Formats: sequence, structure tokens, C-alpha cells
Amino acid sequence: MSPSADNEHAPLLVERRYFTFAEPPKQMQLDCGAHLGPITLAYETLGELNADRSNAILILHAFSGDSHVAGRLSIDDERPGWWDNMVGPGKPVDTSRYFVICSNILGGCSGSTGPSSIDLATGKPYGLHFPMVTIKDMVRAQKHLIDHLGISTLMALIGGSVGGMQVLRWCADFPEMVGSAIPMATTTRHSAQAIAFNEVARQAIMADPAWNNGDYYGGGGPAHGLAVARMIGHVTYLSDEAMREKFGRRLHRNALSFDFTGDFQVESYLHHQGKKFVNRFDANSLLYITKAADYFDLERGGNQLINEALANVPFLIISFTSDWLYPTYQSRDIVSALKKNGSDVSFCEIEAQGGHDAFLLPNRRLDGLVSGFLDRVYHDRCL
Ligand SMILES: CC(=O)SCCNC(=O)CCNC(=O)[C@H](O)C(C)(C)COP(=O)(O)OP(=O)(O)OC[C@H]1O[C@@H](n2cnc3c(N)ncnc32)[C@H](O)[C@@H]1OP(=O)(O)O
Ligand SMILES: N[C@@H](CCO)C(=O)O
Repeated sequence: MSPSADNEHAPLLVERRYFTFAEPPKQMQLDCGAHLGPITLAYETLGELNADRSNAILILHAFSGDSHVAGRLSIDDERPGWWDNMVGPGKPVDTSRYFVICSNILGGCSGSTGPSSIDLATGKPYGLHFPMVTIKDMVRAQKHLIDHLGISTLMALIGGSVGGMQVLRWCADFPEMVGSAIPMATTTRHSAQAIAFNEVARQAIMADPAWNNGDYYGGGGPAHGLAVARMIGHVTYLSDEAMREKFGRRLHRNALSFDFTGDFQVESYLHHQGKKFVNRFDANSLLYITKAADYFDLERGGNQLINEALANVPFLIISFTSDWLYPTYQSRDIVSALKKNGSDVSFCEIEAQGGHDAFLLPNRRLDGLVSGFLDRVYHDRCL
């Protein structure tokens, strides 16, 4: 089924597909030296690939996202994809003009091979027997998908946060396939602060007895540890301004109870976010993906963005004023490295209160920058 057109009455319907590949000898060698296979990636597409296959845009999702970037998976689907404000017909990433692909990352838990998948060698879920994966491995797996779709150059790659790391990794590893790139709210290397928060999240999971050394499939799983891990993560995705605006010191109940059950609105909000997360995410995937983000370092052994093959690639780098997880100075480091190539680099720090998650929220400035940049690239490359 191809995506149907959106209009006032019919939702934009998309279908999740699965691509399984097996590199000879039926496994992909990972950065850590281990072999993994066969590998399945869940992916969704929107729009139509044009005759010369020049209008493809790959969207890379953030840490807990999935392939469901926009539209609805069925007529009854109550929630559209995670970037529905950005992607769709007539939207900044206009699917009446571009062919959009989004896949769930390797190590994830929304249809792609990850720790909760069945290990064919044992017939049981991998759990902690799943090998360490890196952002580089995630990108190499995506390249198999792009090759399978018959696309040799991507008109653009777009991603925020861990998705932005994947965009940069694509640029470093497969520059010949990159037509243009929009990394946003991201970094070339995880800071000590970012690693520190991830470690607290991992410890929360591992301290939950139900985690059982990662062997909990078929049982309850570490629901409490996973919820706490999301709560700490979510604090880093917001900002002081956003929390003040959303909750201030407002109480959840009418009076202080002076106990530990959660008096403040911000507490009840975090509990809500933690609980929701448990229903959609696998604890072991959190461990693996946060580790992959922590190990991400494009500056190790020389900045890997300094590459003459990127000289003709247009870049749009975006940061947000209230993002304290990947602050603007980290985006400026990306700009400096790319400028050394003589690349065509545009940079914008957007004034926004939303913190790190600002890239996921509707923002007219962000919309205008993305649509204007893509329009220029489309006219240069596709017409
Ligand atoms: C597959 C994916 O989801 S991709 C990854 C992107 N998505 C995420 O990261 C999900 C979690 N992140 C968020 O929710 C992010 O803050 C955003 C940016 C995506 C959304 O931000 P906003 O639209 O500002 O939503 P907000 O942060 O206010 O959260 C709204 C939710 O909190 C709940 N909430 C708000 N205030 C309170 C409160 N005081 N007590 C309890 N719950 C509260 C709302 O009822 C709503 O719940 P719902 O999502 O179940 O309907
Ligand atoms: N809140 C988003 C962005 C985090 O980087 C997510 O969970 O994927």
C-alpha cells in the first residue's frame, strides 16, 4: 500500500515495512568485532520516488523514536508519527515533492533487530548477548536499506539528537551518498555531562531486581527502573524555562502531603512520562542505545567531518538556545569543522524555550529554515 494523500477527511496512511539482509557470510561485522545477522530494519516511506531517484530524504530518528515519523498507521490510529508537524504533504518536508524514508535503528525495539529480538542460535531473545552496537553500525545497516531501495544519492539527510549523530556519521562514512544534510540539536561527541546522565539512567534499570541481568523477556521486566531512567532522561530534554512555564511550583494535590508520593505537578508529569515510556520501550534497548550515543566521537583520531568529499555538500546546522544537553557551542564545532572543507554551511541558533526536545515541537522558524533549505537543494539537484 502506498501512502494515501492527506486531505480534510482522510488521514495520511503509511505502512510499516521490514527489510531483512544478511551480508556474506550471512552476518554484518560490527565495530566491536562481533558478527550479527540476519538483521531486520523496520521502515516507513512517504511520497513517491521520482524517475531519476533524486528526491529521496532519509530521516534519522532520535534515541527513543521509531520508523513512524508521520501520518497514521491505520484509520483508527489516534496519534500521528513523532514528526507529523514537520513531514507530510505541504509541510516543510513536503511529501508531495520528496520521497521520505525513516527506519528504526539497529538496537531499537520497534521492529528492527535489537536485544529483544530472537537470537536464531538459541531460539531466545538476545538480552545482554546482543553485541555492542555503535552509531556507525546503525548507519551501515541503514545503508543496506538505501541500497535495497535502489537509491545511490540521498537528496538530504535530516535528524535531531541521536538522529543528528547518524546524519554526521553518514557524512563521515558515505560522503558520496550525501546530497545535503540537516543535523539539529546534536553534537560530534558526547560530553561528560551527557554520558553522566545516561549512566544514571542505566544504573536505574540495572538496580531494578526485575532487570535480572537483562534476562526478563516473558516476565514483567524492570518497569520501575525503566520509568526512572526515562524520568532522568526527560529532565535533560526539557529546560529550566520550559519547566517553569509548564509547572512552576504548582501542586498536583490541593495541599502538601509532606510524604514521598509526589506533591508537585512536575513530579506527576515525570511519573506520567516514565509510565508511558514503559509501555513503548525495551529497557535493554535503552542500555544499548545510550552506550552507542556515549561512544559517539567524530573527533577521535582527527575530526572525521574534515573531508574534501564534503566540499560540495550544503549543510544546515540548527541548535536551540535552551538545549543544555547538546548546547549551541557543540553545533558551532560542527560548523567549524565543515567550514574547513569549504562546504556551503548555514547555521542557525533558534530562540526556543523547549530545551533539547525543541526540535520535536512545532516552531515556525524551524519550519521556514528546513523548507527553504530543502527547496534550494531540490531546485539545484532535482530539476
Ligand atoms: C516514538 C516517539 O515518541 S519519538 C520520540 C519523540 N517523543 C518523545 O520523546 C516522547 C516524550 N517526549 C515528549 O513528550 C516531549 O516533551 C515532546 C517534545 C515530544 C512533546 O512535548 P509537549 O507537546 O510539550 O508535551 P508535554 O511535554 O507537555 O507532555 C504532554 C503529556 O504530559 C501530560 N502532562 C502534562 N502535565 C502533566 C501533569 N502535571 N501531570 C501528569 N501528566 C501531565 C499530558 O497529559 C500529556 O500526556 P500524553 O502525552 O499522554 O497525552
Ligand atoms: N525525546 C527524544 C529526543 C531525545 O534525544 C527521544 O526520546 O527520542
